[in-house]
Amino acid sequence: RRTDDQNMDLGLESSLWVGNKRYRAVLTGWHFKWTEVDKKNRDKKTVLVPVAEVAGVEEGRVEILPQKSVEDTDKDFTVFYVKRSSGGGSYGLLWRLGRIQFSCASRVLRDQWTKHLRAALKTHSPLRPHRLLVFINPFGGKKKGRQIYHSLVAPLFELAGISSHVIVTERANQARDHLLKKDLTGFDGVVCVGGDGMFSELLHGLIGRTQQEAGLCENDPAVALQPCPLHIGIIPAGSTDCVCFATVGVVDPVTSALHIIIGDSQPLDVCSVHDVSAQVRYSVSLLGYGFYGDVLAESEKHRWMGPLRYDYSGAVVYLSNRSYSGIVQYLPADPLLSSPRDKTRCLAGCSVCSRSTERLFPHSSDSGSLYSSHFSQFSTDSEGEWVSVEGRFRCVSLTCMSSSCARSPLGLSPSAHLADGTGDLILVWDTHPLGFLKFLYRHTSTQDQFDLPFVEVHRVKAVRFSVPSGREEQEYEEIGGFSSEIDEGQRECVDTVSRNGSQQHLAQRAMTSERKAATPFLCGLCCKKSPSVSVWNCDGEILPFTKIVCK
Ligand SMILES: Nc1ncnc2c1ncn2[C@@H]1O[C@H](COP(=O)(O)OP(=O)(O)OP(=O)(O)O)[C@@H](O)[C@H]1O
Ligand SMILES: CCCCCCCCCCCCC/C=C/[C@@H](O)[C@H](CO)NC(C)=O
Ligand SMILES: [Ca+2]
Repeated sequence: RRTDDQNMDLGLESSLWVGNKRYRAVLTGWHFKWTEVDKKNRDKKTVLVPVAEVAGVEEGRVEILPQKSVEDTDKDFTVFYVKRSSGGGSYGLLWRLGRIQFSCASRVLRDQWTKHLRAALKTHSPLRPHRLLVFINPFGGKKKGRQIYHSLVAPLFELAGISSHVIVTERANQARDHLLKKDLTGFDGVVCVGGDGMFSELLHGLIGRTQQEAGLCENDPAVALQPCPLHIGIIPAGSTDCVCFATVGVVDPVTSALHIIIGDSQPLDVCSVHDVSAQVRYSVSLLGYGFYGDVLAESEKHRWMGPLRYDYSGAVVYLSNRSYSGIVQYLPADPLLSSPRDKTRCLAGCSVCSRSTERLFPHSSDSGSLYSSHFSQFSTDSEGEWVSVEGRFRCVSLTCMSSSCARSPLGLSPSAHLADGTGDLILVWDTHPLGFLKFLYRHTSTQDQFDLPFVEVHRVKAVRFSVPSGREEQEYEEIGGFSSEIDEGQRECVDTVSRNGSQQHLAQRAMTSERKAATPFLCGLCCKKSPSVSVWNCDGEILPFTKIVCK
């Protein structure tokens, strides 16, 4: 890294005016600052902006939002920059476009300022994108994708000198197919304007394209995947926008556009989900069986409701009071590195993620071997012991990140890490309806949803799920009631663990006496027949199979 002193070639200092107030403005390469100077030459307030956070520099007195206007004066220039806002109860996370219009003593000085600022931007912000491929889903969320992009985002991209090729999708999977097949030369990144489903399309398209070009078969669980060269930007315009919320901290199109402009990036864990025969799927937020799968399946029938469909379907599915049999096997992550109950929060620059990256990718400069070293860990016997549990579950969820969103501000697993190579497996055993409601309700507050006797959370590197044999064929079964809250002592629990990833025996069932004793107060709903298998919710998409292997 070069220091400010070494960058004085990009530096500049002079008096500038804003209205009738005089400022001393200083550009030192890495920073641009301006200090108000009073009549006695005393310094007053200083504003300091890292050059990396300057969004654009324009000659004249320029406005961008809500509409572009230019007053072309030859001694003035306007600087646009990232301004952290305290609005929305998320101090520092909400970004706004700051703007300051300076007047210079002469046109020559004005030209010097614009030239130096632009040169500093080039030198100190090399990761900014110049050309982006933008996909807009016109039907995501409240169907405002087009409006959000054209009114809030496009003017910012234009200001930052980014040229965008915009595709408004006409069908599901168009964006994915485009990324898989079309020429992507010259693009520095791709952007989705939509929700988690659109992000998922881009993720599948880019991962698939990269493997195709490398001649690899991504559907083969044994294959070590190659990293993707392009980044994905998300302009939130969906219903849950969980990937945006969990990575940026807020769901706000302007904030996200500014992150894209300055070339910010955040690595993400991606979980591969293989069926025995079908195509691989990828998940970054929620891979959920049981409650979350049922909510998604129900909500697809009510898309017309927009984002409200999840609340409605959540209530319907909750009242249907279902639980499902399952066999879950998991490969625990190293408990010395982190834990899902350690109360940490993963933010940009997180030390757990940095240490994990260092450990997983020791030769990270060589990106070709980077993923090989990562994935090979799952095929070796030395990577620990698989644990297996079997029983009835309200839900089985695997989340690679916190999966926070507006409905659940701390998320499904508040201490999960964005890029540590692990996911959190949440097992919610069959329980009394009020117990399950308590679990769900705790997602909406700061109360610990894992501090319940029927809930387990494990930090894992891989998971296998299947339903006990015979269940796949059995379409309906009689609901035999439900267990009340159970604890370790109440479970018939035989835990045996064997090495080398082979099947262990662990029978873990809720006490049948408890199940019988529980009074089904939601009687009308409980007496209905219910399907014996649920579906998987993979980041908002339904998977067409129940037996999966995830890593
Ligand atoms: N033109 C289109 N017509 C129909 N479906 C589309 C179109 N473009 C994209 N899709 C599909 O719509 C699905 C949902 O879109 P999106 O994720 O943007 O919104 P959402 O479901 O409301 O939000 P969230 O995923 O955050 O809950 C995506 O899975 C995507 O494949
Ligand atoms: C009595 C109050 C009940 C409130 C229940 C709150 C539970 C909220 C948990 C939300 C988790 C969302 C995880 C995100 C999943 C996304 O991948 C997916 C696609 O957008 N969204 C959904 C809803 O499946
Ligand atoms: Ca993770």
